[in-house]
Parts: sequence; C-alpha cells; structure tokens
Amino acid sequence: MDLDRGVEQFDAVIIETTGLADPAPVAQTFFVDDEIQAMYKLDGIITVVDSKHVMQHLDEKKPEGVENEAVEQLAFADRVLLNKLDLVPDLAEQAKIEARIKSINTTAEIFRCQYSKVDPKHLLNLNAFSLTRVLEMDPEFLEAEGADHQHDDSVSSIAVQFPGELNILKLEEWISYLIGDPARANNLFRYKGVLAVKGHDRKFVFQGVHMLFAGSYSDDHLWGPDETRECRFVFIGKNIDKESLRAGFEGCKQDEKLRFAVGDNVEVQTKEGWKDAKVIGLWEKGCPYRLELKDKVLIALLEHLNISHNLHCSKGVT
Ligand SMILES: Nc1nc2c(ncn2[C@@H]2O[C@H](COP(=O)(O)OP(=O)(O)OP(=O)(O)O)[C@@H](O)[C@H]2O)c(=O)[nH]1
Repeated sequence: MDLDRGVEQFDAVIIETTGLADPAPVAQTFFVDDEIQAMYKLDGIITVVDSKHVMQHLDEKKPEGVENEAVEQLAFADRVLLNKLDLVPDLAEQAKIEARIKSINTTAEIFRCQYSKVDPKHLLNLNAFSLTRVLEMDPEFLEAEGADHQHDDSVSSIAVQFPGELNILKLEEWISYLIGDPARANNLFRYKGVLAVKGHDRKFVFQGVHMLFAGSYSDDHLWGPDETRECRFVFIGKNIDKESLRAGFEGCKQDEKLRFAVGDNVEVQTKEGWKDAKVIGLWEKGCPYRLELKDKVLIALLEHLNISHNLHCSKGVT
C-alpha cells in the first residue's frame, strides 16, 4: 500500500472505504504491515450513518455466511456520525436509531448531524488504537449495559467491570483460548480492557482486533494509593456468548489466597525435572511466587509457570 505516493508533506491520511467495505482488513493492515506501521498509526474509525435508511440496512437478512456490512461498520466504529437527521425529524425515531446503534457498539461516541457537519476536532487525533487512549475508556459505556439491547442483532457488545484485581497468568491463558481459534477470533471484532493486576502498581491495558492482540503495563499510569483497584473490559463481536465472556473474565479474578506462603518448602518443575525450592516472595510484578532453588539459583519470577500444575508441596510440608 503506497498511501503517500506523490505527496511530499502531509499530516494525516483519511481513507474513505466504499459503502460495502468490511473495516476489519483495513484496520488490521495497520497492525501487521511493517512498512505501514513504520509510517502510520491508526487513529480511529469513523462510521457515517444515513439515518433515513440505516434501520432498513441493519435489518437486512443476508444469506448464510455473508456479513451485514452496515452492522460491521458500526461495530468497528470509534465515532459514529448520525447524519441526515433532517430526514428523520421525529425525535422518538432518532432516539430509537441511537439506541439500536448503542446495542451494537456501546463505546463509540455518537454525533448527531446534518451534511456531516461536525467539528473536525471530534474526528481527528482520536488515538483510539493507542493503549493510553484505551486507559481513558469512558466509564459511561459500562452504564450502557442497561440500554435497549432487546433487538436480536447478532452483533453486540458487552462491558464488564469488577472491583479488585486479576491474575495476569489466568488472563493470558483465557485470552489465548479466546483468540486461539480463528473461527472464534473472527467473531471478536474489537476488545479493550484496563486492569488492576495483582502484584503490579501499573495499569495493564489491552486491546485487539480479531486475533491481533496488544497488551502491556502502562509506563505512566499507576494505580494511585487511594484509587479503587478494578478491572474493566468491553467486547464487541458477532454471536458473542456474553455470559461465557463475563464468566471467563471474572474467572481471572485473584481473590483466593495462594496455596503457599513465604518460607514454605515446595517442589518446582524445571527443565531438569522437579527441584526442591523455597518460597521467598509473593506477588511481585504480577507473578505469584518468587522461589529460591535449594542450589541457590534464583528463579526470578514464575512468569510462565502454571502455578497449579508446576508447583508441589515438598514432602513433610502441609
Ligand atoms: N438531506 C440531507 N442530504 C444529505 C445529508 N448529507 C449528505 N446528503 C446528500 O446525500 C447524497 C449522498 O452524499 P455523499 O456524501 O456523496 O454520500 P456517500 O455515501 O459518500 O456517497 P458516495 O458518493 O456513493 O460515496 C448527496 O446528495 C448529499 O447532498 C444530510 O444531512 N441531509
């Protein structure tokens, strides 16, 4: 893709896709194409809605295996321009359209307009794909859960929040399961989360498009001493099993006590087999145990250890 061909200086590139485009491959190009990544960052996806005809398009039944592109374009959006409102003067009808859009995508901000007249500051420099921006996820979208979700759209979103912390190892396992199967990942359009990780001061932020996932501890956002530690995520996708997503996310919570305490003697599975070790620290940098091997080699942090399978009680230790 040679977006800047023949142009010497520019601030940004705005790509207008055709009305029938699936936005996912366009967005994914910015994650996977090295050349594109070196020069560009994806700022945001804006979907312009023709208020007069949108309901009809959203209701269109497609043949088996064919996506409803109007639904997908809304599902991927960071901003929605609810345009041509002069053609839908009835306020109740406008509210119905807006509720329908929210039922597909709880996070995208909606701007009501005519002739797409919206202050460009709401459309540019969104940084919607930056992890820092994900951190600023508007808590209001969580309240949208109570909004009208009655319509039987196969594309919808779910936002979940719980107070407390999660175990990053459990989260990694769960996310790998979710995006590991291409068929399942294909139905996950976009997802974002901000998390309090047990044993870590920094906020953990993640986001993804289908199978492409990025997550890291924020360099400049720490949980404040008086801030309530909490975890939130939003998923937008097709035929998403909301209850299993909720249960999967909540299953990453870390509230139960660890099996072993500092000072306990344990056996740890290493490449060379089971070795005697001693627990010398708990919950450092998100990892449950710091162990000292009996031969004095320190296993720094058990980042990649499955704590339920790779750690045993030593003989004689309860
Ligand atoms: N009444 C009304 N007409 C509008 C509004 N916005 C755009 N239009 C008209 O709708 C028609 C299509 O507008 P475009 O902006 O070209 O829409 P588009 O979907 O990008 O069309 P393509 O050229 O196919 O890409 C034009 O005649 C516009 O003047 C609006 O808010 N109200």
